[in-house]
Amino acid sequence: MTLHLDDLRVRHLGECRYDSPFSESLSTKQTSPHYVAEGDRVLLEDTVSMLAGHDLPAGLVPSFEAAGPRRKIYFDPATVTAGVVTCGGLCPGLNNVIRGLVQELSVHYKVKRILGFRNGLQGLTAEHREDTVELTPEDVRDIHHAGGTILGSSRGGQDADEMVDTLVARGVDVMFVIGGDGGMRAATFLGNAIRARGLDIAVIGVPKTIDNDLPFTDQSFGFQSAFARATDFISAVAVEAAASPNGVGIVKLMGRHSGFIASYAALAANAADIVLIPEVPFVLEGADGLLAHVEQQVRTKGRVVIVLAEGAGQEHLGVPRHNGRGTDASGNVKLGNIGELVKERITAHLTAEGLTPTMRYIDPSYAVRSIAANAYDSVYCLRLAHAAVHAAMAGRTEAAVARWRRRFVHVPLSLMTSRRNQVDPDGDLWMSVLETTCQPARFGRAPVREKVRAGFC
Ligand SMILES: Nc1ncnc2c1ncn2[C@@H]1O[C@H](COP(=O)(O)OP(=O)(O)OP(=O)(O)O)[C@@H](O)[C@H]1O
Ligand SMILES: O=P(O)(O)OC[C@H]1O[C@](O)(CO)[C@@H](O)[C@@H]1O
Ligand SMILES: [Mg+2]
Repeated sequence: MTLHLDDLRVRHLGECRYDSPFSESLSTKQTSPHYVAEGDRVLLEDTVSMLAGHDLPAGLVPSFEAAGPRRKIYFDPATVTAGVVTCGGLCPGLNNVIRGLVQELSVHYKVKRILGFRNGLQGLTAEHREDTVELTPEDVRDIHHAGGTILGSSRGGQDADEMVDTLVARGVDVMFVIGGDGGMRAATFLGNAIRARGLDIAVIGVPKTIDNDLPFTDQSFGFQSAFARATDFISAVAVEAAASPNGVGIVKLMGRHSGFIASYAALAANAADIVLIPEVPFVLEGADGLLAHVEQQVRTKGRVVIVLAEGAGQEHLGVPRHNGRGTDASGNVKLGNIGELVKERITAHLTAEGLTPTMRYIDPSYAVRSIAANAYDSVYCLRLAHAAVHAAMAGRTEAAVARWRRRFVHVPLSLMTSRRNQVDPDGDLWMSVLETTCQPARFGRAPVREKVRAGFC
């Protein structure tokens, strides 16, 4: 995919005619290392060679619109009704984003009516559209101390036109969709349906996923909190494995298609001997397979610690072994349980070799994603929420707010779902994992998966 400047332009609902509550404080602001002025743009790429590769004048190289307050805004805040929904799996920081949206809308823009739709996009169906909660700064004052989402969430498909009917029926002018890849896809369809009807409703996405698998965002919110929590479980099995004869510690973490949590948690704990992720296939049997390496670790060190992502090694799971396949209500493929399979195979292998293991297996998946945001994510969520409100009030639509190369930017929704962010087996993150674990670059000659696209062209 080659991206051009026009691919990165965000849709505007129209001319901004109202003074923003921030217009005075913005009048003297200029771009600096710590601020991007409205009208300036943030480069898509950040190396000299990538920029030179375009062979274009600076103003035409691919870049994102900077997020942040504008001096003039599109909507008259006095007449605005805002809507908020959270969808998909839980993620630390959902409540922080809700709180940030409500505070910014109410306190600075003086928006009087903010509706929270309940239980994900289900809340936008005809059946549930009246079941909303009014959100005020007082209601959300303490919600950021808790994990989960006060609005509830769900999976499952909804008709875009029915959701637009709901927005019209409830008088919503600006709609905030907090969701993962599915949520961003749903927001895209919602935006398309709104545009097809010629309605004046802004749709702004706030990308959320503990898997960190969304593109065009440095890291998604909640990811840091999630992998920090996962670290505790790795440390626990490492202690257990070290204290037991032929100790084997296994921690299975979330990560359907992307092994970011497994990789970062393993690096943070610095106690894993092996990390298995979906992006790097592995072979179990043979002299250079996983089982032989596990055996060698147990023989030489007396223990081994393995961190694996749930999506790793799916090629080893036949149907219907370990849960089978099929899809969930949102169409996401249900994964087989690679953790159980690896546990069984290691137990059988070591026992056959006369090294009967002491197995310590933990699957802390929901314990990792249901926690409250840590301090870093709390700041990040708040700033994303502010950016989302500024974008919507300035009439941006069919866009997500994201942090890109440490700057907050507007990303067209269509781009947020155009590709999946994955660990690049040739990139420096995976190199750090290999350096830390000392595991071989590959276990056996597993078929090389389609190369992860690290660039944009
Ligand atoms: N292609 C699509 N078209 C319309 N709606 C979709 C589409 N994909 C997903 N959705 C809807 O978006 C919502 C969220 O999707 P999903 O359950 O996949 O979670 P998500 O937002 O991807 O979050 P995560 O995967 O991080 O938990 C669901 O209600 C789902 O029905
Ligand atoms: O059990 P649930 O709610 O379907 O969620 C599981 C999935 O959600 C995620 O946490 C993404 O939100 C994935 O890592 C995981 O596979
Ligand atoms: Mg998803």
